Amino acid sequence: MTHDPTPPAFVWAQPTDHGTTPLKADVVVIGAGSAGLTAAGLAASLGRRVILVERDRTGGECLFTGCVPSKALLSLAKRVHTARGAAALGLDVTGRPDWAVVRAEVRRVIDHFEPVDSPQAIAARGITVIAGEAAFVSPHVLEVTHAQGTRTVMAGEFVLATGSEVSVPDLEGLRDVPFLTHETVFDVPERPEHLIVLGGGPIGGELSQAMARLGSRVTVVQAAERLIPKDEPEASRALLTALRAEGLTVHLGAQATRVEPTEVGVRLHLQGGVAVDGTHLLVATGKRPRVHGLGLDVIGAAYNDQGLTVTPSMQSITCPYLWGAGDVVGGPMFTHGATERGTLAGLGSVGWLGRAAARLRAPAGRVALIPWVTYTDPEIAHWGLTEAQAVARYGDRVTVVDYDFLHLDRAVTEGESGFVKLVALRGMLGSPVGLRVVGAQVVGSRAGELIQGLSVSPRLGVHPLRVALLPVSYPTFAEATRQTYLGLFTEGEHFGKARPGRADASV
Ligand SMILES: Cc1cc2nc3c(=O)[nH]c(=O)nc-3n(C[C@H](O)[C@H](O)[C@H](O)COP(=O)(O)OP(=O)(O)OC[C@H]3O[C@@H](n4cnc5c(N)ncnc54)[C@H](O)[C@@H]3O)c2cc1C
Ligand SMILES: NC(=O)c1ccc[n+]([C@@H]2O[C@H](COP(=O)([O-])OP(=O)(O)OC[C@H]3O[C@@H](n4cnc5c(N)ncnc54)[C@H](O)[C@@H]3O)[C@@H](O)[C@H]2O)c1
Repeated sequence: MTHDPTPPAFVWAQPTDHGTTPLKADVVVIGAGSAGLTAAGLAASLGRRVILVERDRTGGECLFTGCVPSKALLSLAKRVHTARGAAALGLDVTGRPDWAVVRAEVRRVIDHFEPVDSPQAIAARGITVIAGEAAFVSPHVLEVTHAQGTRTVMAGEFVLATGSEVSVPDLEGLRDVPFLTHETVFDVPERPEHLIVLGGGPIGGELSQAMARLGSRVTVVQAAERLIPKDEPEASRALLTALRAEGLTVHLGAQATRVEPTEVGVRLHLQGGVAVDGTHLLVATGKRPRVHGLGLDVIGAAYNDQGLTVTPSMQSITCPYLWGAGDVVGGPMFTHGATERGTLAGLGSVGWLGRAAARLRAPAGRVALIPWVTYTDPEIAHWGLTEAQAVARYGDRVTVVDYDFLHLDRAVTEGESGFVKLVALRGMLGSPVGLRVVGAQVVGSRAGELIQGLSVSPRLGVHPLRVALLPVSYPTFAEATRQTYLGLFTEGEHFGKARPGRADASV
């Protein structure tokens, strides 16, 4: 999976022209990841002349170093884990998978998608693709720097979709040891014998479990008191239990103080005198928007450590011809959030009608209203407010339904455990009038599929009673949605049980 760092020709799929004439377009998009590709494709399909500038590979993080390789790795890891679990059926599966095969398989999955986002495919959509590093040099003017030269690019509107970069902690000694990030971990030539994972968020959670199942010894060092702390505490506990049961060592509330090289790898010192020796160190301590070195000050575009500052429809609050899309505007960083923001930015960049459409769409598309999924085993999915957040905001109006997969026939037949937690606001005088769902958490098999149905009612403004009364095929996991919603209205053996929201639900 080694990535050839040589960038492709200056202008792809164009008669190569290294002249000095500025290139002109209606819309210039900077960054060809999920957000930039969406914005560029939309603007081009609406008849605009679009230039897309990319300094590395078209396709972005999701394809090469994010969702795609991580989900491929997790899938391979699950296959290995399931095979080992067959001992209970009398089958004897031992050993570690061939690392070269694992890497090749991950590469095969990337290769499957790569042509869709290739420069040739983008050019076929009528977009001019330019290779190089873009930075604003004056209003409406970009300079694109490439090994073959520098080119000026001008346009009426610009979309900034430069993504995010790993937030490397200021840890003594870290710059002096080799360490992995999500940009390099999928390229490791040998299986890490003992991988130390610094950070217990979605990247740390997913990759630590995948690597352990694929034969590495793994130690997770998490600064927060729990794993994946943006999810409900019950979800964090379920993940912790699963990881420890699979033999991973997990340090919670652990402050790394120093790291040093050793003969075989690295030694990570933790506060309290504990030291962890590993062969490899993976830094997964968060990501921050990529806003520096882009000349944003030159064009007066406001930004801070949280990203480019934009309106809900993704227009820069201080530079009217600049639109932001994807991780660079901060907030939750997900591919579906990047494409949603890319849609808004693409619409906004095409003129007043597009701007009006973006404003109309913005509230429904707010990234805060989009569910997220952590693809560990158990799978963990979340939408909206946690119980503690809801109680802090709405007090004793909060009611919570807890539903256990023990009541879900399909889960029982498949030997799967899990649960749903639905956070809602009571209706007036305990009636269904005004009752609404404000959050949901699922842990267990198909959590990522279930969260979609569980969040449809509040996202589309459909009353929860309509979801509760909708017949669902038997026996499916989707029955969990109906049975949890029924718990809001009635008590039954197979329904979720409603209880008042708890202020201390954050622990
Ligand atoms: C390990 C991992 C797993 C993940 N799994 C999931 C998942 O399962 N589901 C999910 O929804 N999200 C997942 N994510 C998050 C997801 O990958 C990102 O939110 C998404 O890819 C962001 O898209 P983007 O277009 O904003 O940025 P990117 O895809 O990073 O695109 C930005 C592009 O801009 C280019 N660029 C930067 N600066 C310049 C410049 N000056 N000039 C020209 N080009 C420039 C970069 O080279 C890059 O190609 C995962 C992330 C990681 C790291
Ligand atoms: N399935 C998915 O959708 C998916 C998967 C992976 C990543 N992502 C996205 O990518 C982004 C980055 O993921 P992430 O997990 O790196 O970020 P994160 O910010 O969600 O988690 C980082 C974790 O590292 C911990 N941490 C921070 N500094 C530390 C230190 N010095 N020592 C030990 N622990 C420390 C924090 O407590 C935090 O829980 C996130 O926005 C995430 O949503 C999404």
